Amino acid sequence: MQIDLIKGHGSGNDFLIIDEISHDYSFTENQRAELARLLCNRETELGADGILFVMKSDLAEGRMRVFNADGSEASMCGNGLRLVARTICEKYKLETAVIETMKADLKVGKKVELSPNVETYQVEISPVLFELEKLPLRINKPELINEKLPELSAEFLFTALAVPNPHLISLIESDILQTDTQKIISEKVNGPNDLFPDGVNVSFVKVMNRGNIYVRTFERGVGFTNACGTAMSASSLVTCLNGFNDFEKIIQVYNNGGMVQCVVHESAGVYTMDLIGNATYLYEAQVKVNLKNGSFTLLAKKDFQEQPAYEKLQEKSKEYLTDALQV
Ligand SMILES: N[C@H](CCC[C@H](N)C(=O)O)C(=O)O
Repeated sequence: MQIDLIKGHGSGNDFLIIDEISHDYSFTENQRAELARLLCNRETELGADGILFVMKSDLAEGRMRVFNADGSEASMCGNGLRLVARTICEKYKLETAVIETMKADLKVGKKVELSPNVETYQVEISPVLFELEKLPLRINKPELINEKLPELSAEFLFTALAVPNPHLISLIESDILQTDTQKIISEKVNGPNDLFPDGVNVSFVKVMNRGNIYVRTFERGVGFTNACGTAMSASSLVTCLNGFNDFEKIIQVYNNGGMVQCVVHESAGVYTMDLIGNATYLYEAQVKVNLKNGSFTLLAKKDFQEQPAYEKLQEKSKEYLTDALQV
């Protein structure tokens, strides 16, 4: 099968965008997973953290399905949703839209550029759920907010929440980031384990100062990524709950891919987040895929020339990070 795609990224979390609205592709469920495993493989000419399938919706201007690089489907993807928001807004010449996702129809919109010539979008992150069966996390408690998980660590406090994909978050000091603690814990809960039968995205968060945090995430179905949008949003909420940040105020969230902004809203005990960040296109490509023998040929590839502008934003973010984290 021949597939046209765009490779893009949100804060360095990169995806292959397959637009099923403009093309009459008809993928089976198995083919979607196989395409993710094949095309996201970083030993090929493509490679990515996942695939975003952009589809028609009966409920909204468009629909996003997200598949991790290991072929597993996730209910949500914050960085990916910004890329889908751009795809839909540009397709229908809209400033705002609603995108159907597995568990919610989410508001998206084009925003003032974070940095010159950096396409910037805002996406809604919702619902936010603390009930442990929503992750699921199999322990004998209804919630886990700033508590120990002795099976994972004798010292760290964790918060578990679904936004709605599952996240396990710990606020840590910088020196922990220099150790392989996060890797060990993440591989444990994303392999065969009794705590998280479906796996979980694991984030270590450093509060740099009020209004500025750093988040590093080991993503379920991928591994360490430059950034994870839902994780950065969930982490922002956790820092607000701990009094390190303010609800309704912009939080600068730094990560290994650059920086995004997050605003945490609370109304009558219900939380939602707005995630604002780049939606950068890297190149468009055409591939000829043979799923029977698990191979593909790159037929064409053309750069969008947007990355240099993004790298200026990334450079600014790195300066701040280096200073704040002493990394
Ligand atoms: N790995 C995640 C899906 C992608 C989320 C991430 N890339 C984001 O930007 O939110 C999961 O399995 O729940």
